[in-house]
Amino acid sequence: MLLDAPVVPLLPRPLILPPKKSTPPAFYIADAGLKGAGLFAAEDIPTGAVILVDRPIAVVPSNVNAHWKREAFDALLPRISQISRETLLALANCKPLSECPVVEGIALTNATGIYLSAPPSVAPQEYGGVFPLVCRANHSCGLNIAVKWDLPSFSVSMYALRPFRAGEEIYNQYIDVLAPRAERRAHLARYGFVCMCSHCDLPDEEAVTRSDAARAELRDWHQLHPRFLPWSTDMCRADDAIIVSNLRALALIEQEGLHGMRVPFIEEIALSYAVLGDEPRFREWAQQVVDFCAGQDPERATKFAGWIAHPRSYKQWGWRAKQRQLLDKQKEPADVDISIPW
Ligand SMILES: C[S@@+](CC[C@H](N)C(=O)[O-])C[C@H]1O[C@@H](n2cnc3c(N)ncnc32)[C@H](O)[C@@H]1O
Repeated sequence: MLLDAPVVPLLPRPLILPPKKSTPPAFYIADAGLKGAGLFAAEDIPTGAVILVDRPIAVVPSNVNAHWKREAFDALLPRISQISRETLLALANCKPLSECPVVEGIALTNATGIYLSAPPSVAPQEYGGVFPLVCRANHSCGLNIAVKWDLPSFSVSMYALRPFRAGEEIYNQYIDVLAPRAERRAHLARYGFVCMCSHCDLPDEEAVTRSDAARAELRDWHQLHPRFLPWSTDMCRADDAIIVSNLRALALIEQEGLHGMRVPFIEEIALSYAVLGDEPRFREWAQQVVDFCAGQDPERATKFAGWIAHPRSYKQWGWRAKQRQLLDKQKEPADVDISIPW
């Protein structure tokens, strides 16, 4: 490990716990054409499933000066086992030797952000983990997996954000995928490639403008669209304001392949139906939250599963339906409709 020396004694002990197992292996590594090697689904994988669990071969501190880093990289190879050395050296390197030595190039090509905290006094610090399996996933500007770091087991878990068919390539996300295509491409130049994923390789400028606009709208969503909490107690808003708005978000997410962004929108639709007291639709949408979060966010999945079992235990269950009935009873014939349609 290339851990900064002062941090090591502060790390919690015992640090290394057995990683969680994913059985049977749901992936394989194979040739991905011009992208080099890639990660592929070995079987059909459902949304929310753990695809793999991986431990770093090396951990690279960020924010150290280049001189220190180079010395540390030079010292790494003789200090790791032969199998780790072979695995590390087999990883991709997008940096020419004229720019930096091999191990540093491999770390710069592959390192993924992880957090190490050294209690009691040191706040979590960002490091780069070089992972033998996760690092084989190529980049796509669509989001079809999530990677979650777990410090106690010193491992990352990779989750499916949408169903995979056997043989389909599994992609990671190296950069902010809500940025416009030109910005994303400039960013990815640091990995030495022009992104030709299906979300970048578009037929014409019109398609690029449409995609950029969709991503910009998703990025600024909460400045542009109604929010769930104020809506839930504001009877001047249309009853379906959040549902209509979030269905639009889900359509944009589908269009751009940004599956990882779905949960908060699905969750708000489910809760909107709860506030409206619509039990069948609440169950349908809440079940989607449960399916999506079972692996990567079990707490949220359990909370929604509880509400599916007992919908009325949701504290605002049917609040708007009751208010609407009261308002209807008091309603005088009105000349104008004062509800705001957004
Ligand atoms: C972290 S590695 C990914 C695995 C790598 N393909 C391998 O053979 O081990 C990053 C490198 O993969 C290639 N790569 C990843 N995503 C790509 C994409 N969308 N288009 C082209 N090349 C890509 C680039 O060479 C990049 O520097």
